[in-house]
Amino acid sequence: MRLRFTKMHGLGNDFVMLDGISQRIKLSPQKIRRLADRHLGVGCDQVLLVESPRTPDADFRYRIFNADGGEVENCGNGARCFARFVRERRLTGKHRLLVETASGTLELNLLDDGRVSVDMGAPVLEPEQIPFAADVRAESYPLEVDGETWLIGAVSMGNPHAVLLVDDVDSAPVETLGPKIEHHERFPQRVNAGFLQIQSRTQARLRVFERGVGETRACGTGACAAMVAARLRDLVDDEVQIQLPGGTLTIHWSGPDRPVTMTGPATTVFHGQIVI
Ligand SMILES: N[C@@H](CCC[C@H](N)C(=O)O)C(=O)O
Repeated sequence: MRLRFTKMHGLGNDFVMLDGISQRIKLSPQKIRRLADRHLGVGCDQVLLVESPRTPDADFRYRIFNADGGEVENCGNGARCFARFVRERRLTGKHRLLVETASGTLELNLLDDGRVSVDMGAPVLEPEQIPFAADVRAESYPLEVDGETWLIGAVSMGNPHAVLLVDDVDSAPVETLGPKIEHHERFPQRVNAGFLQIQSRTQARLRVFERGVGETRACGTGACAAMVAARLRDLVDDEVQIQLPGGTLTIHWSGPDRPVTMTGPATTVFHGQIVI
């Protein structure tokens, strides 16, 4: 199968974007791993496949796959790249898009300054819906890892996130603790692990060990989940600049049942073809 693709990134979280409308694409976990392989394929954290919508209300549908080949529910940086991709490939002329994803319909807006703003929907906090094993819903939960107890926030932005507060993200044990949290038995579908340093009520720093990938330069849903975990504990205001290793996202959330809005850039790197 010969595939045309576009390589993109959102703050260094990189994607192989596939137009599944003008080409017939049959993906398997093995093919996704090959596309994502930085030595044997194109190389990316996630593969995003654009398709036609199933309902007349939406403009498009897309599917997201992690580098390990698994399909996931949501991806914030991918959503912004998607908006730029469909405009640049002339699949649409619209600035406001409705797109179906595995976790529901998202609204995206291409701003005049080139950034993309995404209504990521309301966060899910009920443990069984995250899913996370806990008897009752709480703002934070003790999580035992190798005999040590860490305090985490548990949030779903369509996909599951654990958020830990740390004093300094630079020295946080992202590489060692991240995989243990990702595979923790209390998260039956595994989890993305965010390490959050609050700098002020409007500024924070974040590193994310992503499920199915490892640490990435940025995670959009991770930034939204971090905002929610911090806001629930009244540590930040309604709008926060979250600085990730790859750059900064603006996240807005005014409280439970309200949608989270994420605004940031999306960048095209190159176009290519691959035989897989
Ligand atoms: N990079 C993403 C999240 C991608 C999915 C995640 N690894 C998961 O398994 O849920 C983002 O920008 O949100």
